[in-house]
Amino acid sequence: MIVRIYPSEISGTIKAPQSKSLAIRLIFLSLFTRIHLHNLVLSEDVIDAINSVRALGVEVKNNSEFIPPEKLEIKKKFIKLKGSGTTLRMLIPIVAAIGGEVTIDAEESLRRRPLKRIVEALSNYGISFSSSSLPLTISGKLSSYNIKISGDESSQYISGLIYALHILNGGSIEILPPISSKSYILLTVDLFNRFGSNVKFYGNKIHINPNNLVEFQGEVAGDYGLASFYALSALVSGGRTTIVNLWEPKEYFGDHNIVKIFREMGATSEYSDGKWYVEAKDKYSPIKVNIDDAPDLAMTIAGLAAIAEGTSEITGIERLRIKESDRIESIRKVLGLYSVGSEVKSNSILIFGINKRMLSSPVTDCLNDHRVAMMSSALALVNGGVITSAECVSKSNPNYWQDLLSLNAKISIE
Ligand SMILES: O=C(O)C1=C[C@@H](OP(=O)(O)O)[C@@H](O)[C@H](O)C1
Ligand SMILES: C=C(OP(=O)(O)O)C(=O)O
Repeated sequence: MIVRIYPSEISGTIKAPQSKSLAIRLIFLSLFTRIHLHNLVLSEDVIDAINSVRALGVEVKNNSEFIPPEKLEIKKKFIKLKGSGTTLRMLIPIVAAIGGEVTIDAEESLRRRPLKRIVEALSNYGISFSSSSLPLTISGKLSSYNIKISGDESSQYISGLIYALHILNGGSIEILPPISSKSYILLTVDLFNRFGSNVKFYGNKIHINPNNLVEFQGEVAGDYGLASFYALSALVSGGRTTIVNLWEPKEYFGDHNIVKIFREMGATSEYSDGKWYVEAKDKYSPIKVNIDDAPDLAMTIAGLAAIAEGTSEITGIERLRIKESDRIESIRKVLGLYSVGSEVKSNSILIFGINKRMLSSPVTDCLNDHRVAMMSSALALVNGGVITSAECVSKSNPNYWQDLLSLNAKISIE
């Protein structure tokens, strides 16, 4: 798919894209309780999660009702995923807790992503792995309820271990610091507690004392990270938008902090009562921000930094190299295509903002990374641009291009 973008000003109200992080977590909760998701958006990552729970015996009706099995067991010996890191990295400890043998594989971009820390951790507790990246076969059954794991690679393992220890009726996790992407661990802890469990996260320890989980019926809440590209589009294009269906920002640093970050950069950016309102200004200030707790924000922040008056610095970026693409390189590449300079230091990237009139109108390939297409499409609203392989947005938000159209972006889709 090729999307051509013409100079346009974003305006209007839009519903925030459903959070795939929440959707995947809710789908995995159907290992324990009935989950009925209304109007579930079938992004590729969500489909990966659905296929995973099916392989573990969950009954799935109309891709919306998820009914737990009488007894959790591995029903399929081979699980093929597409590209969801969250699904894969949560599935591995879950499979280890159920016990048995399963082979997992996925498409190329997920095959390239590391699994080192979970392989290393679970190998200490009775689990064998045929390899430390996909495709791999896992066999055995988790032999301890107190798990130690390094927190420096991905939080997704720790979210998965919280599920695993619910399967085993309780236990603890010790995270060897640093604790990366902490906001996503908090999301998992919060969700289990809201469903009636008892999960405590103090310092670097998580204690799990499971209770029966309540059932759920409803729609998956909106996602700040995915919504942030609509906000970015409004800010770079001189427009405004209201994004609805978002939850009250939490006190910890997470994707919701983008509301504040855009405000600190000089935009009008306010949250009130489920709605996030942004309005463009003539000038934006550069920012210095550490994104390690919420790494998916890097590309959105880089997008506004591209037209800020001065040099921005995004720190805590090391792990961006192990996302769908090497996102340090991808950010540099997209910025370069629009004639914006950048420099990578050991754990940070400097972005030298330019006057937006000077942005080029390039062709960007999505590099197999949905967020590359989203970042580039926002910048293209200024002087135009083309995105190739534009269907890559379906990993997280298949409605992305239609949503931009409904926000008055002038785009053609071929
Ligand atoms: O748990 C989650 O839903 C996610 C955790 C983060 O990954 P890491 O913990 O690997 O940084 C984030 O980048 C990803 O998009 C979603
Ligand atoms: C990194 C991402 O997702 P995942 O790790 O789940 O593939 C993302 O959506 O940017």
